Amino acid sequence: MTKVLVSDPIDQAGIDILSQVAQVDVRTGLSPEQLVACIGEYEGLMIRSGTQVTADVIEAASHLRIIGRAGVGVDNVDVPAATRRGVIVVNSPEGNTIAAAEHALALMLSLSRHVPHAHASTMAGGWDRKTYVGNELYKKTLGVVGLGKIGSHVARVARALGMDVAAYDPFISAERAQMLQVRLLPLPQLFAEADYVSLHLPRTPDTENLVNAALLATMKPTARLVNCARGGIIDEQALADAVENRVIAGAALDVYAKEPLAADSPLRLVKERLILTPHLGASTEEAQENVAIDVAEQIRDVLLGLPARSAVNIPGLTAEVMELLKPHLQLAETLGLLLSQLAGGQISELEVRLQGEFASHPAQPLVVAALKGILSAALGDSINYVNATLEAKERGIHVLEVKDDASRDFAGGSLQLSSRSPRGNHSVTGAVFTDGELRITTIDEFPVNVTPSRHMLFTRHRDMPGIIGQLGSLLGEHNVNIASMQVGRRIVRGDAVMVLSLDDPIPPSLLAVIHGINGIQAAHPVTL
Ligand SMILES: NC(=O)c1ccc[n+]([C@@H]2O[C@H](COP(=O)([O-])OP(=O)(O)OC[C@H]3O[C@@H](n4cnc5c(N)ncnc54)[C@H](O)[C@@H]3O)[C@@H](O)[C@H]2O)c1
Ligand SMILES: O=C(O)[C@H](O)COP(=O)(O)O
Repeated sequence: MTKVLVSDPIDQAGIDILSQVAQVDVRTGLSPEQLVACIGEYEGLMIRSGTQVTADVIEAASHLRIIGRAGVGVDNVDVPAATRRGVIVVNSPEGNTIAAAEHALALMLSLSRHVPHAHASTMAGGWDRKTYVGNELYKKTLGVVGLGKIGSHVARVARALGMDVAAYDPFISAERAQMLQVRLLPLPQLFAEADYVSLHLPRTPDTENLVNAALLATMKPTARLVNCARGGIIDEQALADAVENRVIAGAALDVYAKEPLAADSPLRLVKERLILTPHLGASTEEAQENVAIDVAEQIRDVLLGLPARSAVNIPGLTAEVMELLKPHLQLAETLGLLLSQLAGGQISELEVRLQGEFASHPAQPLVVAALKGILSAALGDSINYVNATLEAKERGIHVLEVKDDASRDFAGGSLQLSSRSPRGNHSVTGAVFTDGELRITTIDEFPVNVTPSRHMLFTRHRDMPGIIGQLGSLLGEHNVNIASMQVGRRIVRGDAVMVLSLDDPIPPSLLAVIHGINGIQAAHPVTL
């Protein structure tokens, strides 16, 4: 039976969904060695931020088809290693947005009113109404770094609290910022002007230690900093010093460069004006139920052979696109499979031409499907939508995408794949008819009208009497049944192609005899 490992605490709603299709083993707290030792048994793995899915784990995961991250960040997964192995990685991009945004706001309010420290002092028997005088958020400036899903929600609530909101996000349009009533500022200006700075950007090589001693020194002494995004974006020693020495008025962190936070972290030595929570941003009942359902549904679907809606390593291929373009993707894959067999391998260049109506579709998914088809002749089941692009790149296949919306060959448009290889150039074109049926419409520029079938034979020959008869008789003698036959030619008695759909595969010995027929220039048996 299909087995799924759940290696971090996941809401029961997710476990129930996985149990519909698999045996679910919940084994939290596994050491890296224990995970490597057991992962080979599983086709699915469901995690949160606690499990490190390293290249070693993926190497040992001989049956793994999907890794589901019940949350947003996949920085604890070696995604390139998963992609190389064709393992799909999915997450829940929106399930915990509100929870994380509300945690950032909770920390901002707690910092402003010294809630944790006042509480600790009161619990210890004190009644200190002087030390814990705070500040209002009203009319203060909030600087949001990263105006994505969480940053936008923080900005919206902050506006409702009467704050002036500015943001730094190099990938956000001025229109989007305007819609959120947010001023876009360069990073140095944002840090210099803000009374509060809240970080909502990913950790990347570009953002590591973005908030360092130099940047902290440009902040107002009354300013406060919140990080509910990712550890490593702030230099923790520099922050501890800045709070301790009152370079800034305070800070609150939910995430750390290394988690769990080390017992001897300099942050633990700062006793006032610093609030630390143990990565609780997504820890609400609502968010945990959302992400568990979202990700468990995707694992279930992938194990059932259906597409996932939030795959992080199949760019542009969402469940919606898959559904919308299903026959088109099937056509691209079929043409790819056909082309690779006509070309005989070693394709160095592939041109994917979307013609007429086809040009209105996104090209990337069709390119991926075509590459999957091309490579599956050589790599079989190990090639899929996840690793097709990478495998093609590693094999030196250079891909060109062309959109030609002026082409008017078929009402629904057509897709043409052309290849270059040491054995010559080939091209195939196909279309999706209104009934959803696929048609091959040209082979090496010769017009044909053929429905793809499992076993086929393509020939290049001289258009002259007797060839079709000889070929028909030969196939009959070898008990290969012809389902349909078509000839395509451009001029009478010139070069021509023949396409035969067969009920049986062509035995290799017969192929040599076919090559010997006078007038046959090439014969390619094809299996689709
Ligand atoms: N604390 C938690 O428990 C918790 C929960 C959920 C998400 N997160 C983290 O919060 C962060 C934001 O999540 P999201 O869902 O809003 O992601 P998102 O992708 O919707 O938004 C991230 C934004 O950051 C921007 N960005 C990227 N590089 C930037 C840079 N160098 N400078 C400024 N902006 C930059 C992007 O353009 C994007 O708009 C992520 O790091 C995520 O992992 C933490
Ligand atoms: O990226 C996320 O979704 C958050 O950091 C939440 O992490 P968690 O699932 O381990 O709480």
